[in-house]
Amino acid sequence: MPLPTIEWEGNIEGRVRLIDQTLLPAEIKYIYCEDLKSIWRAIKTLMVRGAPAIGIAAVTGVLLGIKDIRTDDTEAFFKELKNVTNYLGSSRPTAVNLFWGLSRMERVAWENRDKPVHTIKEILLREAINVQNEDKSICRQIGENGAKFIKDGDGVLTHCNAGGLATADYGTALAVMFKAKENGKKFKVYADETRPLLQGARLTTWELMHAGIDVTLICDNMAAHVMKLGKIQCVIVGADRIAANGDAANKIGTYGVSILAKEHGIPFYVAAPVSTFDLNITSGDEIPIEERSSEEVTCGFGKRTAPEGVKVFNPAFDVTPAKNITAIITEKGVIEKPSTENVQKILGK
Ligand SMILES: CSC[C@H]1O[C@H](OP(=O)(O)O)[C@H](O)[C@@H]1O
Repeated sequence: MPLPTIEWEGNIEGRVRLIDQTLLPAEIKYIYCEDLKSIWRAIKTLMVRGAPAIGIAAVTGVLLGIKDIRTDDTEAFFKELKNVTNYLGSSRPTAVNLFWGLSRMERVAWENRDKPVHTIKEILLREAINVQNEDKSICRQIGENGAKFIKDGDGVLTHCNAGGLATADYGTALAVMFKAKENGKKFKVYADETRPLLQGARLTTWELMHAGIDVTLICDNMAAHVMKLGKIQCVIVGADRIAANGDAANKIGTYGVSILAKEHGIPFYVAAPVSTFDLNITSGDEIPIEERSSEEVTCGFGKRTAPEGVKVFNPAFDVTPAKNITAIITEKGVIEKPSTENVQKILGK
């Protein structure tokens, strides 16, 4: 049974329990966030990370924020709620699931604005738990819909971590692999280490080894050679925000992998829930790309690997154009040859 990545614990006065992913793979440690600042920091520092998991951090973060709203005045409550969602929304800009979760809580609260504040709080508690539970079934459905793309004997390359640690518990890209294994498929996974924060080396290999799936760690700059050696038959990655035309933002380096896959005639799949689509933007050009600290590159995990004061550019994501994506695997179905029209065909249902 996969470990729960992040979940609400208790009643409306409860707290968030989450695995501190910055300590993996050396240590599995659950930490508790009991106030807004601590969940904001957990998102910012990638203690909790991955678009769907950030969506759960958003909805449970709202619960932490409203715990301290001690008014029975509805107008004052909604003013405070807006402050809570604005604050949580300032943690990281790219994964749309953060904003999707915050909007969902605001919508549900507003739909119940005629009720007493204490009732609205209870309704929001149930909504946050719904989001957690929905994610578990959505990820399993993604696995069901995507498992057919992994054939017996395949080499599968993945980038970053789109596993259970990036969701409530089961993953998106890795859900496809978990399901293919469950269906008896024999395949090998090649995991890019994924600099600078090494989600692939630290998290993906850890998850796949625990699941008994054959995984080989490679440096990011080895992907082309591994493909040229004929070891890869498909690429499966996650996503953080997908535009209406199918352009997909994912961890930095994904765009390059898509170009390599195209060059070698290898199918490139994105696995993501519908909540990762941002239909308010027409193309990937509009996706905000998070830039992170230079220390992540020059002092990764405490070891200085570049001169003090060197200039650093550290974008945490890039955008893969829809034309490089063979299909997007969602819980509602598979979007072959992603385009505005084909996205709408699946999401419009
Ligand atoms: C299933 S979404 C996982 C997605 O999120 C990761 O980014 P980060 O580790 O910075 O949160 C990466 O882009 C993964 O593909």
